[in-house]
Amino acid sequence: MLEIRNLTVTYGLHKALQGVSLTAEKGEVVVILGANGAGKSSLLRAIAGISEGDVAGDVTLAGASLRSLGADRIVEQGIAFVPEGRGIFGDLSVWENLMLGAYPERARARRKQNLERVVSLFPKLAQRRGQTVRTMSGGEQQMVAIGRAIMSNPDILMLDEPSLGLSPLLCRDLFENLSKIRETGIGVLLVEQNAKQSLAMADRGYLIENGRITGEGQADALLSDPAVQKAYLGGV
Ligand SMILES: Nc1ncnc2c1ncn2[C@@H]1O[C@H](COP(=O)(O)OP(=O)(O)OP(=O)(O)O)[C@@H](O)[C@H]1O
Repeated sequence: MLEIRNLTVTYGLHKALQGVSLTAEKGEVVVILGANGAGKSSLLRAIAGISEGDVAGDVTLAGASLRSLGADRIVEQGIAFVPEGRGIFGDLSVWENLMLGAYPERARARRKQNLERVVSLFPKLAQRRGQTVRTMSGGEQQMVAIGRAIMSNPDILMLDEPSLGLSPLLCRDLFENLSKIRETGIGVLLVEQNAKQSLAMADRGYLIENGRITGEGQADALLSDPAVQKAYLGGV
């Protein structure tokens, strides 16, 4: 289990996150909802070890602290991160991107199994294996980014607004795929502005406002909560 306790991220005098606590388990999808600037990216970047701010609090995975580790060591412990903008190598081919994903020590012995997992999720990537990623559509690039993250053999896969810029149809595919990833035993922790579709497939959710957790619960309970509907689902 990934456990965040009392996490605070400060940029100069600005507290972007204040005392945030949450958990995510293998095999579940957890969505963090919040408006622009609520602190969602700051949270994921702090967990991934790439925060530009000062970070305080505890981050543990299966009881082992990740807090003082660098980004590479955090990947080795089993956390993969797909940042906003996807973090892929546009000048390299699909296959080269996937193989780079398998570089961590923990992933090397399982390269074949993880490649099978990626290809069964995204058959298109096998057909396009030699294509330069930069020449692909946004939805296809998103597949490469998620595929590359899966190649690192993660226990927890974190995604920062993966639906950003995708058409409604591609959003639907994306959330279906995240649901399938959960079935392979990986825990998925994502931040989203697309509350309706993400809650519809998630197991649990957290609400974040001005750097603080203001609500949490089972995804179906959040979906039917009038306050959540008003703030995040365009209801009254
Ligand atoms: N590197 C940084 N330096 C200074 N301030 C930052 C930095 N990154 C984020 N912030 C500030 O911290 C706050 C939270 O930003 P963050 O990007 O975490 O929010 P967010 O919920 O991910 O928003 P968005 O959906 O717009 O990405 C904002 O006020 C933002 O301006």
